[in-house]
Amino acid sequence: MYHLLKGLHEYLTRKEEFSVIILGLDGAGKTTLLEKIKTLYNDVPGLTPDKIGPTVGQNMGKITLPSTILQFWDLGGQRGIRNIWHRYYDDCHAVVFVIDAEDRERLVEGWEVFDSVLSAPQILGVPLLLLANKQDSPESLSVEEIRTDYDEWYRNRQENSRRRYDEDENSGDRGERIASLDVMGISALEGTGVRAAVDWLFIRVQNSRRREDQNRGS
Ligand SMILES: Nc1nc2c(ncn2[C@@H]2O[C@H](COP(=O)(O)OP(=O)(O)OP(=O)(O)O)[C@@H](O)[C@H]2O)c(=O)[nH]1
Ligand SMILES: [Mg+2]
Repeated sequence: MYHLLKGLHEYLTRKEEFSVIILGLDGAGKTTLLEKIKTLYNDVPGLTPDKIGPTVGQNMGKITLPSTILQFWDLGGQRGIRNIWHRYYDDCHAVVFVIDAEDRERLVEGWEVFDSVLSAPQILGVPLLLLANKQDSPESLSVEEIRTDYDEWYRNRQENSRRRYDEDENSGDRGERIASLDVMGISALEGTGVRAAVDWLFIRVQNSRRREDQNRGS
């Protein structure tokens, strides 16, 4: 009887675990975001910004939500470290891409890297959220401006590839994904918009195609 009740209790209180990877150029604010998420959701606060240096490798943080655990992997964004990102693609349930909305000079570089993430076949069916960070700064582009800047960059890129008679690789899933891309504004430093982003992830991982695939396989 004890085992039966214990089993029932475990079943009723079990939490499903999902992995979220946080990507973006160096300096975009990924670690600041992870630490702010920890501070907002955990009893033990995350690091304060003055304790955060460039990430060489990865940082991990977990938060507990109703019947769900979100495990965040914050990966280093420096050029030489980006080539490890793909190792996390197969097992993630959502991708967050952080853009520094204040750093106009690196937007194109950001879009190029974003585009390579977007087109990685392992994560085509995985929810992807674009975060325009540093909204606390008056210099920052707004969410609308970031969206427009990306759309313009993307149109130019398509135009150039058509001119070079490249194949149109942007059809199907990828085109759909761009059309339905969600962009949200945050300040990882101040925490503005961070809960809304976590809510988005919480809802989207439940419906993720990868989760359905896993459940079918198990
Ligand atoms: N104004 C402002 N600055 C921010 C914000 N988020 C991060 N920063 C600053 O941006 C700089 C880089 O932040 P990090 O969190 O280390 O950036 P990262 O994306 O983790 O960088 P890598 O680890 O090198 O990939 C730091 O000086 C942060 O304090 C924000 O929301 N607003
Ligand atoms: Mg970092």
